Amino acid sequence: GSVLTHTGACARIASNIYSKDLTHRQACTMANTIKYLGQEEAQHIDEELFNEYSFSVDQLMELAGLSCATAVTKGYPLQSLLKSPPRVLVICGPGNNGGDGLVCARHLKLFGYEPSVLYPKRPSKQLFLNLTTQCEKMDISFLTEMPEADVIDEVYNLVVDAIFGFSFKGAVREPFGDILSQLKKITVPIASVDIPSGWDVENGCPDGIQPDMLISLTAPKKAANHFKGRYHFLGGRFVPPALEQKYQLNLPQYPGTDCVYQLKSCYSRSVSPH
Ligand SMILES: NC(=O)C1=CN([C@@H]2O[C@H](COP(=O)(O)OP(=O)(O)OC[C@H]3O[C@@H](n4cnc5c(N)ncnc54)[C@H](O)[C@@H]3O)[C@@H](O)[C@H]2O)[C@@H](O)CC1
Ligand SMILES: [K+]
Repeated sequence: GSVLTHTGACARIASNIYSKDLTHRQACTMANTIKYLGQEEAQHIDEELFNEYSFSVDQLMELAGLSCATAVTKGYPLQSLLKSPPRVLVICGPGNNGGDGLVCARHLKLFGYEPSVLYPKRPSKQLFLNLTTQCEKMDISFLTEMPEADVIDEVYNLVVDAIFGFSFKGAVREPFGDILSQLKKITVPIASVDIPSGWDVENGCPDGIQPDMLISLTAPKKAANHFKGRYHFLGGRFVPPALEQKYQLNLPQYPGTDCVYQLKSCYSRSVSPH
């Protein structure tokens, strides 16, 4: 068929065009395809952004969350939503992925949506307290418990999954096991921030949630190879060129001043995002 995964595209380039000794990374570079990161590599880039490049978490989280809200407006424009008011359920986890979700909720509100947030495990760090206050001050409601799947389908237009990102490991601990099992039953679309929650960061999860949208931040993680939904966006337009070079990320050119790039190359025979 015409559908080619990122890995498939790079493998084809390695085997058809160049010698079979090419590494996946070299093949990606030659094909100008975006590199898909492993868990450790994603964590190294993260550390480098903060320690070497002196970014603060707040800064990057703001851009990441803005990218997610922007991607939602592109995949699910207000005028396309079936339910009024335009309610969106944003589920936030205990780490920085959850922080991205809080920022995303705030921007969604500014964009005219009606987000509600479920934030069951709140870290005590000032950063997260601030993000929570900002949402509350914008009249974003916080739910006290996870709604059942049929209630979600009835009330909300979509769910933003900001539960786990690239630091997820091992078996899912509660209350997130219950939350994910409800999300497996819903029929409204799920937009996952960075990684579909509960998926292994590199190998995915065949019986996990199946988001309709994935917003990869900084660069896609290997799990994105298993993403079957309709919309794959790249967001987090903050990577300094020297860092991009060092890790051979081969990021595409974001259009104009956009903060998201729709990755089509992963799903078509055209492997060049440039
Ligand atoms: N590096 C980057 O470029 C940026 C990353 N950001 C976000 O930060 C995310 C990574 O954040 P973190 O490193 O804080 O980690 P995560 O948000 O991925 O998750 C870590 C949290 O989940 C918990 N957890 C891990 N495995 C679990 C399991 N099996 N069951 C239950 N709980 C579990 C951990 O205890 C920890 O509280 C990225 O995916 C992205 O969304 C953005 O905020 C900003 C820029
Ligand atoms: K997620």
